[in-house]
Amino acid sequence: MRIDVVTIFPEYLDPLRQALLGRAIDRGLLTLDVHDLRAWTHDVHKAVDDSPYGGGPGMVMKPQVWGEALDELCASGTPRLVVPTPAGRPFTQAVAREYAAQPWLVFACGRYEGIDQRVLDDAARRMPVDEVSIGDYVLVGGEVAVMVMVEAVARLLPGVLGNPASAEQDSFSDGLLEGPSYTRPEVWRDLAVPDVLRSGNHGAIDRWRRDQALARTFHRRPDLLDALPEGALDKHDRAQ
Ligand SMILES: Nc1c(O)cccc1[N+](=O)[O-]
Repeated sequence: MRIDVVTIFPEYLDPLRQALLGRAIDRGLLTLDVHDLRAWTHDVHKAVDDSPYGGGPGMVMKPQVWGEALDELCASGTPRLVVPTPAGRPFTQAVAREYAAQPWLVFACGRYEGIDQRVLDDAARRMPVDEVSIGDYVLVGGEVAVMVMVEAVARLLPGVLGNPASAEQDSFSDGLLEGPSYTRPEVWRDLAVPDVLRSGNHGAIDRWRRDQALARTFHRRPDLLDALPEGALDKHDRAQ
């Protein structure tokens, strides 16, 4: 997978080159190129924004600069352009899986009040454009959202996780929240590990974990239960 990121703060994306993702990049499992949007400016101030038509607070990112950047970066093919924005569709594990199947993603990091809409409308003439949101809160720009999305996508790529089963068993993979986890010691500050987890009875362990996931999802994210496909809950699940 090829990933390009366009931003006015390239160094913001440096953490993506650390740890697991950094090793995956070093092993050639994905490529990550981060581009400074100001490289496509032509004025001494390297201006990337201007005041909004219709008035209002803040500034809007200029279409000319973005247009030149995307023309050059996307000249050799048809990537999916991903634009993090609070006005986007929710970024979920399902979307992460969708993106992990793409050969090439280009992320456009907006700042200020966002990117002139015509940039997205023009890009949509020649590539798929996706406006996505990582959550209903206000950030200063798209860079943090891109880091979230790149990590969620990259960990799904073959060979990135040491144990591929991890990706199948983590939260949301079966539509439910993950239940609690425990490790040694058996008792810590008078709190004991649930007996079933030390029983060696894997059927009972699997059942307990499923019940914990169902209970946690019911109490914290009942919306996820409503979104489960028909038949996802068996008779035992429904009896919980
Ligand atoms: N929420 C937000 C924002 O305020 C700015 C850029 C991107 C996002 N987002 O992806 O959720």
